[in-house]
Amino acid sequence: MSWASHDGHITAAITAGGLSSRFGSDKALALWQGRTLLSHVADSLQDCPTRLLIAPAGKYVLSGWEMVPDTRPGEGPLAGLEAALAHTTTEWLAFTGVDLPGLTPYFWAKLAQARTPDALAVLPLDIHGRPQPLAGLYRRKLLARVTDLLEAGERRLKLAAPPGSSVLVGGHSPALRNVNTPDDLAALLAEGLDTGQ
Ligand SMILES: Nc1nc2c(ncn2[C@@H]2O[C@H](COP(=O)(O)OP(=O)(O)OP(=O)(O)O)[C@@H](O)[C@H]2O)c(=O)[nH]1
Ligand SMILES: [Mg+2]
Repeated sequence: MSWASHDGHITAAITAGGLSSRFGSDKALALWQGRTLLSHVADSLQDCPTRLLIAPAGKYVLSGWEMVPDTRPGEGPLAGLEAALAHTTTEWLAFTGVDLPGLTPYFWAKLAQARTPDALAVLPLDIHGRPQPLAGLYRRKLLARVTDLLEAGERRLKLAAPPGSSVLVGGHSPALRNVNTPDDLAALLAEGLDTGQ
């Protein structure tokens, strides 16, 4: 049994409605190891029976992924999370962005294993020991909280997970390499990447 179907299915969502303004061209389609960053991320979540791509209609073609438009276009990844949670029918959502190409099924399995009955979110710790909210598991019942945050004018994704109800998982920072600029990608290409598995 795969990580995504143990203890009830997990729905996958990639939020992909950004403008890549720092990167200068659509970073989802940038190449690393011969494939787009988006396809690396998508492959890490291939075990999830339902897979959602939160992006404007027609922006990407990704086989096996359901296109879900933003409810608040251009309002950032917190709004992407809202759209994803609203389309999720399973208890848990695996949520991420287009620009973390080091993610693997092993990474997601470790987050899934860390869930507790009371947890509302499971987030990995980055290289600085901070929770990375762009590669986490979120419980569906967080939808109301996320909507309240957005309605209050909040746009920070890190506020989606309530600190007291979040499980934090260390040991996976190499999988969290984030590509925001052409220099980030150049560094990745130069270094290679060891994600542990
Ligand atoms: N659905 C959706 N996703 C978004 C939106 N804005 C950003 N994202 C996604 O959120 C993730 C992380 O965002 P950023 O790293 O800031 O990406 P970005 O906004 O495209 O890049 P910058 O313009 O350089 O900030 C990426 O996967 C983006 O595609 C949005 O308005 N809607
Ligand atoms: Mg942005």
